Amino acid sequence: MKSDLRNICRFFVAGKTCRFGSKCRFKHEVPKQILKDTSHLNANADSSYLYELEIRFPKDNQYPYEPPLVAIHSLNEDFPMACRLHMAEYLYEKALRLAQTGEPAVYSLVTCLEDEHDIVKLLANTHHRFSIPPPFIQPATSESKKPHIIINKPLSFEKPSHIPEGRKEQTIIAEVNKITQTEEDEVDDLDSEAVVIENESYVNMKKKQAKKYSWNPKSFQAENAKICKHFRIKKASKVYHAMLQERMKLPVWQQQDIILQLMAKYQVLVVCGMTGCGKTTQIPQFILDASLKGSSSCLANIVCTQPRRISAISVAERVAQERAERVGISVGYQIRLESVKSLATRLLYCTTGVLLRRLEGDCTLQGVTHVIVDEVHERTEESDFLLLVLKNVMSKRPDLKILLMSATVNAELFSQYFSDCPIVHIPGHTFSC
Ligand SMILES: Nc1ncnc2c1ncn2[C@@H]1O[C@H](COP(=O)(O)OP(=O)(O)OP(=O)(O)O)[C@@H](O)[C@H]1O
Repeated sequence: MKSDLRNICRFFVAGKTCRFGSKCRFKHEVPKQILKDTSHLNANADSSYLYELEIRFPKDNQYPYEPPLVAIHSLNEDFPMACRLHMAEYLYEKALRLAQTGEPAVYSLVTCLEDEHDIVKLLANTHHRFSIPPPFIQPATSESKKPHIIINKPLSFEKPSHIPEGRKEQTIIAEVNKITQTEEDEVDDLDSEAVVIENESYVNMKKKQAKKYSWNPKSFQAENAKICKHFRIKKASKVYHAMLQERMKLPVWQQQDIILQLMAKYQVLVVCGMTGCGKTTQIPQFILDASLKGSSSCLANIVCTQPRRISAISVAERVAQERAERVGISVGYQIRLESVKSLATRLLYCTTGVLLRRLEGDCTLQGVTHVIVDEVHERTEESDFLLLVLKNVMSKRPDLKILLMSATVNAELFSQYFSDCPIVHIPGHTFSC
């Protein structure tokens, strides 16, 4: 191919006049284009379809004022995932636009697929941004190429030496403004659920959402200083100490240092352990407490997703109790149509859906330092989608830490999805007879 190209006149190819004309010692012809490998565009030999379009209407979908869900699937293994993503993205964008005017989308989406020019362009692109692994904050060492599996020794119930004993109870009760399911919150939540009204433009709706999640670093910092002060007071209380003794008996307690060290080093971490080992209640507190030891400007702001509304509420209540305070102060929860949180909330348990809705208006999760996805092994459509979105957020927010908590199944699968990030295994209790 190289020698062919060398014999062809480059002035002629560039469309310019060659001053040698017919006497030119190079050929005056357009070279044949190097054909791209488009084998993946061919349908299966058994004449089944190359791909299928699936349009779903989730429960409560306000079609035609809300777009349906769009998916492209194929039984053809040579049909790249990236092409399916490109097509689904393209069609969903169309559906979103049609929903703004309340136009039924199904027929139009099928028509879009018949537009050979656009579709062939999408199919020819075999790379998608979600197929590129996100960068880590620190370059991975040769050791971290394979999943980092840390298997720890069985637990012994020795009392850690760093817990101060015999400290006097202090009875200063700090009052932090608590906002419990205010009317404003209800209206806000209803807003984000609402159908797009014809005279409300999509741009305005996006602006409104962005305003709702706008983050004010100054008031955030001022609140941080208060939170640190209140925590010092709470830490000295008898109730806090009694709860701490219980917390220290949980298997996860022994892994506290390892988890914190790995979190500092890597952007994503998978923690897996048996049910009841203390993942949900303790790990977010490890992160929060570690940050409370430092400067108030570096206080953690954690969002921990739960697959169910009931678990978001009960875990938040339990954790608040362990911290000897009411729910809605430093620990809060948010589920659809109900939120118990305040300006002082730095550990928010919420449903996966609430975080996904927030990401619609706040795509970089401003002010959030850690996202913890709990019970990730349950593999719901929402939690899988959240991982995909988080992977995208990670590249825009390299300082955002992501922690996936899972039962022992599938831990490696999640590690692989996040470029072989480390896995911490929490051993269960050992019982001697
Ligand atoms: N609402 C609650 N009330 C009382 N105790 C609780 C509550 N939630 C958790 N606990 C206690 O905390 C311990 C740890 O629970 P946690 O939910 O953190 O474990 P886990 O490893 O996340 O388990 P799972 O995967 O089932 O959520 C439990 O064994 C239980 O003793």
